[in-house]
Amino acid sequence: MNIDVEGLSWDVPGKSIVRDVTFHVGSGETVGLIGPNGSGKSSLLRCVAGLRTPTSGVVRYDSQDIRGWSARRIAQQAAFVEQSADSDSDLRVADVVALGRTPFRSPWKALDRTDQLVIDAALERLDLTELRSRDWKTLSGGERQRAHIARALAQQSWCILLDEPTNHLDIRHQLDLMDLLASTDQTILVALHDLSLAARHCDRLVLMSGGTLIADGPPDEVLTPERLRNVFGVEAHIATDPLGNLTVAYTRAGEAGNSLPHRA
Ligand SMILES: Nc1ncnc2c1ncn2[C@@H]1O[C@H](COP(=O)(O)OP(=O)(O)OP(=O)(O)O)[C@@H](O)[C@H]1O
Repeated sequence: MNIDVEGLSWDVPGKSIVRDVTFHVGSGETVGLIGPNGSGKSSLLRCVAGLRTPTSGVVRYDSQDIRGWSARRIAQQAAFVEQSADSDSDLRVADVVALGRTPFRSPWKALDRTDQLVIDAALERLDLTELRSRDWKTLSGGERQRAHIARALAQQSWCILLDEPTNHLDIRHQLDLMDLLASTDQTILVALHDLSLAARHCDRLVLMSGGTLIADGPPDEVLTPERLRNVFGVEAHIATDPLGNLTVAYTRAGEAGNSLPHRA
């Protein structure tokens, strides 16, 4: 499924949060949304997920304007993994993942064999099979985050929108998730803070700052020291590691050479 965002703006009273943003996500592409805190990534993702109505501009799924679509119709096309993994419920892990099947079922119908197979596969992909019967309340932050991602996989939508899905994950689960997103033929739009992870696993990056789109292109074109200085206020050291992956290390602007760089 293609996603087109055209001239999208979203305002709250007295403040413009997202301003005139236009970009395209091609079918099967993995596009990373990057930018500083407060640059508008979550707000933009929520508009793309149909959870916010843009003040102006349009979101299209496969050339169709989604304005006015029901939540169910949107959910059949796009799954959304929100930023916070905190939610309280009396459900078990498998029940939470089963919620991903909701857009395809009548509410009164029991899960059928296909639903069960899809749920089992999603649990397996997110390394959660052993936790399937655990009470949701007993899970760690990273386990909850993986369960939310498994729910999105179980939704079997054409597209998955994810808001900082790695923020609670340990480094191996971060790599597993990014490999999964990069390898699926679903269309992926994912907000990330880890620039090396974004560079390594995304086909393209969309860089936001102050609610506007600053750059859109392949990681090695978007991630330039000058842009990262202007947008994040850091001195970036961009290199290729022995495995051929782009890595971004950084120091605060003005400190280059004074201390060891931090890995992004
Ligand atoms: N409903 C709202 N009312 C007022 N301001 C809002 C509202 N929603 C978002 N904002 C503001 O809009 C700006 C962009 O927020 P948003 O959550 O989209 O940023 P972000 O790029 O996702 O940030 P982060 O990296 O911290 O998650 C922030 O300054 C935020 O405080």
